[in-house]
Amino acid sequence: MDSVMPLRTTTAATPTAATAAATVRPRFSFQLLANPRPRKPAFSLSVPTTIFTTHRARNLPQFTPVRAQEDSSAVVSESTVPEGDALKIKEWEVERFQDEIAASQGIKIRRRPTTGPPLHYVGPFEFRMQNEGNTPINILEEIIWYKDKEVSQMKEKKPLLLLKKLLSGVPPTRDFLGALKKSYSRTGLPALIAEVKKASPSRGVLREDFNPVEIAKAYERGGAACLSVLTDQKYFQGSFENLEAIRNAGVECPLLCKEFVIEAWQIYYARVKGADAILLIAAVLPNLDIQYMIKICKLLGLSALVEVHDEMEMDRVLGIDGVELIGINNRDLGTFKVDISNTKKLLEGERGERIREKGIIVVGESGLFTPADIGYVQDAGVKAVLVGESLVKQEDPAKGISGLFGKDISC
Ligand SMILES: O=C(O)c1ccccc1NCC(=O)[C@H](O)[C@H](O)COP(=O)(O)O
Repeated sequence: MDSVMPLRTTTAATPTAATAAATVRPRFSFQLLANPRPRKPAFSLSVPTTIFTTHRARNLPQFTPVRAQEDSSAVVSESTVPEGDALKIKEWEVERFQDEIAASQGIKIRRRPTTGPPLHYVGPFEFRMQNEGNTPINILEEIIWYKDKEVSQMKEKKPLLLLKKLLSGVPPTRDFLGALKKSYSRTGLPALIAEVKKASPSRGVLREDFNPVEIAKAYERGGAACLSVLTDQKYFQGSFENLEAIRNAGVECPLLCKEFVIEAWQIYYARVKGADAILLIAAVLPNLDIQYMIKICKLLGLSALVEVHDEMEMDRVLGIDGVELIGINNRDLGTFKVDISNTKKLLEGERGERIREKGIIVVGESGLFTPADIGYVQDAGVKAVLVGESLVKQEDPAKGISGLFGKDISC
């Protein structure tokens, strides 16, 4: 079958996330490759130019004519696209713009699978997308695609307007960042964010007899400064009910809602469910989204833990206003590889200097099991650590904390 490729493009400047929906639409002309000599322009479609550049390189779908009639040289326009399809095509264009912005910042994770615009007619041709891009590239992308659907459903049940009304009834937040600083000055050791984590994609079920409230209380007894509560159900067997239950059980440690945030709505939801802080993952969120979400966090009295895994993400995040807390994840969320020297690598040289100048608190995350591990990341420059597996697996997680730090850090 013939394939098509762009002959000529006129491009508008790449839009920002905030303006993507309202941006001018570049136009294309296509020609059937079966015809070796350029003929009259065949037809035009309203599609972002960039799709045919980096997205093609990223294995995203390309246009393919599925039924050609005799007169392939006829000039037609998008006005022949039925109205219902036109809206869906526009939505598809905006999504592609968003992916494009993310890709330009080195973000490989796409927000949702590429489905392509709906089947539609363009003059004598009927077009559809080949769904080549609808297999997730790794577990993180799979999680994000599932989250996208989940959040859409949750939003229908609890729209933002309702959440905003509920906000007036929730107790004030506790100072997450303040608790970390206080603990660090008290113990001289990295402040502990102890994670309430039943299972994970990399390790499976970590603890069968999982009682989130009991575990949270044990962590507090053992000297944790703050707690991290996984709320993702499908991949971590967590829940917002766990977060709420811990909050309502009288645990005083500030709580981090460990979620895969892709929309501001989730931040409001977390606040209503008792969170004091929220995780923002740089591998998933473009810079403007992070900046915007940090503002929402401030508005709601929440701290934002912005998580990075490599130098590029760290550099991006250091350029964003308002970042006060950065987590360096030693786990590659795509491959599950854990290497605690990642923390050291990202804090070396000028980067470390910049972080200190900005007064940013750094949290070393994942793969910490021994006092030597804690000492190693402390020497690298962290003032806090986030630990799940090595504590949650202990029969008594409070004693597990003493084991991890090599001493009793409870007051
Ligand atoms: O833990 C995973 O398998 C995982 C997979 C995909 C995305 C995120 C994942 N974990 C989140 C975390 O980074 C950890 O829960 C956290 O840093 C604690 O790590 P650990 O002490 O190694 O349990």
